[in-house]
Amino acid sequence: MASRLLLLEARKPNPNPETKCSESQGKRSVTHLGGGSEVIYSPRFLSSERAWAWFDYLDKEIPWTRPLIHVFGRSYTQPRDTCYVASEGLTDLKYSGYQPHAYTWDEYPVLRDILEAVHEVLPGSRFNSLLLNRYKCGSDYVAWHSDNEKLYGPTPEIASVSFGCERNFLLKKKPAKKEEEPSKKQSKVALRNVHSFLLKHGSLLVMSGHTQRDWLHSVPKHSKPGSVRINLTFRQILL
Ligand SMILES: O=C(O)CCC(=O)C(=O)O
Ligand SMILES: [Fe+2]
Repeated sequence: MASRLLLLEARKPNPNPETKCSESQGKRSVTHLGGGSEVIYSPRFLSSERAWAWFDYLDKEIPWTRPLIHVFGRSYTQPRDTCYVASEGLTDLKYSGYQPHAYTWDEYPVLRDILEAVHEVLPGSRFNSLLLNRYKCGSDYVAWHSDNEKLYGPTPEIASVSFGCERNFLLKKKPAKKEEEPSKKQSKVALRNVHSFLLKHGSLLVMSGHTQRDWLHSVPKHSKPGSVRINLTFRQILL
């Protein structure tokens, strides 16, 4: 799987070859989670400058909403802003009892540029939908979940690009089915099995293989007030 994910930094004409590729020096890490699940993290996918230009566009131009969602029979206001973009003719996305309106790529052409930058570093990928999230401050979050909707198929590749305030992204293994209450020792082991990535401005994180089937991920609340963070997750809806 790793060989398929030929991760390069987003290419941009370099005006000064003497200072060659300072933006491509960020180390890429590949985390094998076991059982055919894998995460690749590239902290400097985009130059800071390019990422701030896109941040400003996204913050101002995207029609952000904070929808009502339904989880375990209760209604909540989603604890972050959201928006959804998809190619035409695809199955509608629905999560937590909420079906977002699908905007088109033509309405927000910059999103196509970002998509192109992602496609460039993930050869063979064909993302056709995008979920956008805006965390206005440290108390905005996304709870533990997996993006295992049927419309993405059994082994979805999800590419996540982050802008603005750095936040922690956590991954933990889903509990085995019919498991009894974990013992204290097991809980300690479970804690050790949480993987944490500090998602930097302009970074790219890719989840692939069985990550959505076997693992949960979250962006927890942060104790400091923090500032705005925008995250884009590109996905492929299978036809
Ligand atoms: O904000 C992030 O880094 C993750 C967002 C996420 O998990 C999602 O949109 O499904
Ligand atoms: Fe997610």
